[in-house]
Amino acid sequence: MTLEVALEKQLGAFCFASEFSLNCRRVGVFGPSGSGKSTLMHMLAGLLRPDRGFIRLDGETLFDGSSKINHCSEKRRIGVVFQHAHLFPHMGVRRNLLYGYKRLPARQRRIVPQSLIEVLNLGPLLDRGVESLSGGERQRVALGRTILSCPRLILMDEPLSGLDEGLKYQIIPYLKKVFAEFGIPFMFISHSLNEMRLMTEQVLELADGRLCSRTSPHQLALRRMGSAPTGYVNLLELQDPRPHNGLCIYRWGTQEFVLTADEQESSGMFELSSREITLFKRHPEATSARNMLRCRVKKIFEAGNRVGIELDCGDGHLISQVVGEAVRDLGLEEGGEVVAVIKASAFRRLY
Ligand SMILES: Nc1ncnc2c1ncn2[C@@H]1O[C@H](COP(=O)(O)OP(=O)(O)OP(=O)(O)O)[C@@H](O)[C@H]1O
Repeated sequence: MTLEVALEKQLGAFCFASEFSLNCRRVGVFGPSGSGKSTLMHMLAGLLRPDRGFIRLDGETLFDGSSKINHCSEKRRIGVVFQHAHLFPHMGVRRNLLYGYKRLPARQRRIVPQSLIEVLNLGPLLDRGVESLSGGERQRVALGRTILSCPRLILMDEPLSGLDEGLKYQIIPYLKKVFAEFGIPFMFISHSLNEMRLMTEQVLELADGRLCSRTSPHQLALRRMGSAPTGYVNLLELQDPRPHNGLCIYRWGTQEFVLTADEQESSGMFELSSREITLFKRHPEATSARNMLRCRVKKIFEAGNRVGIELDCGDGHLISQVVGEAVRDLGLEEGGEVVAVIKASAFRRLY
């Protein structure tokens, strides 16, 4: 997807004025409340008319203030998924799902409904009324309905923020699978750094209606590490669990981690805070922590009033944080060896 945007819009005292061009499929829009994220989405979708500027999607002009082009939202073929699924209450799940699809000209029907139903696991819900669905199920139906209308771009305005923590992370694998399978580009608004990192490859950061940075989600997380109470969150895909003395061993590349057993005991995505990784100069003789990894210090960097340490663990990288005094006491230097010690209880399953 190529998206070229230069837009201005005055809303009361708030002024949106940003321009950017993108050439990637998974874009995040990040910024504090009131920074203009929804305003941008509404202008892209054709729900709010900009005062000036242009929007070009894959070379086609959707809006141009100077030449008075302003395609209506249907003609733009941009799908929108909102925070709360707006399903038609008088229709069942099946009719909701196929609503946009049935109205498409045959040549635009690129997605086979049955394959989408399988990816989103909607089969068991098809004959249900929408009132009986949980928040997560409603969001899956709303997403499915939008995807079946075969848009050129999908805008998601905080699609997970109406869901509780557990449910939110259950939806992410569906989202990832569906976008990988059907290859539709998307823009994803969220306040959550974890969501940005799990979903997107590039992030536009807004502040006060201006684009203040354009970065990778990993760099954004590193930059905010010093001010975040959780430090940096390492996201680890752990696989092939096997029980071990009341604990559970997971594979991380060629390394292994011992975790406290959880109900699920299946491969999945886990978070590990940079604060939970203790560094030792040499292998400790005895410790209650179950994980000791020999690593190389790749990078030492400032992170607020702490120091961030990027560790090269062979197959993957971890970020740890220490205080400045520890860097001196341990004699930490880039290229040097350290042992990272992590408790079995420090890992938290996301999904
Ligand atoms: N119709 C309007 N009239 C006046 N001000 C408006 C109008 N619509 C939005 N605003 C203001 O524009 C600013 C940007 O709003 P917007 O909804 O785009 O922010 P946001 O970044 O999406 O915030 P949030 O994360 O809270 O959803 C806010 O200060 C909002 O109050």
